[in-house]
Amino acid sequence: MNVIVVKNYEEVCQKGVEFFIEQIQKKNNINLGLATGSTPLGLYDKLIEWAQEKNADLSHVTTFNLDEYIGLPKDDPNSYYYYMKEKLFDPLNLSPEQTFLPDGRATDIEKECEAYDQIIKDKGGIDLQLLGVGVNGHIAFNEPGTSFSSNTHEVRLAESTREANSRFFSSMDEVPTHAITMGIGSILEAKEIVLIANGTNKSEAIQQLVEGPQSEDWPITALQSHNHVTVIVDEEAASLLKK
Ligand SMILES: O=P(O)(O)OC[C@H]1O[C@](O)(CO)[C@@H](O)[C@@H]1O
Repeated sequence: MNVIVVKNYEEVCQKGVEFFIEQIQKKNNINLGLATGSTPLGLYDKLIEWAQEKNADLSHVTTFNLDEYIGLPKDDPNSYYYYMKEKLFDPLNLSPEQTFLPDGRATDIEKECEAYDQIIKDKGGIDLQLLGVGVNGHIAFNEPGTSFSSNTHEVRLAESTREANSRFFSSMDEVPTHAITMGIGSILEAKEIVLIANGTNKSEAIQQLVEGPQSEDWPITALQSHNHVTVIVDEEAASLLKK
């Protein structure tokens, strides 16, 4: 595992975006795995800045998101579809044919999960996966206790995750209780993974990832089994690491 410690959030995003730009430029076809939450926003802004400045052709890029709330319509400002469209897909002019998210309004959720894994496989798998991490070590919506071999599946969100994400909703009652998430097994199939984190509230998760034992109590530690992971953190998120 390659651990890069930088000064602050700005540098986390700068370092992170360099991985994406390099791969986008290098490959004829590239499948990117994308994340939501607050952490990726700075990286997305830098990617947009680069694409607009260079007038980059992104017709060879396909994206797959990690997760989506169950029950929110696509036009709900809190759906991850809406977030991605507003924050990245529209500014990059990526078409609906290039961008995939699980459908949280599917009538048969189990079938939707299977279909999502299948489409990723059919398109050749994820080349570069972006990850953030929850305070409790969750990756995507894989909460503590999730099997490291899990495929895309429905989850009941931990109350701590609902609370953390309630900042985006007008009340706690509005925060969905369930979501579809790519499983840890599906995430580990990505050829390369870049995880970004900043702030002291992520320091324990980062410590578990870098120095802890592998345990389902900390989903992030599943990444220890992957041989092409880069962790980019600011000084605060790295503050519990041995010097
Ligand atoms: O980047 P944030 O907002 O701290 O979120 C951290 C994690 O929480 C989630 O948004 C899910 O709650 C993940 O997708 C993300 O990696």
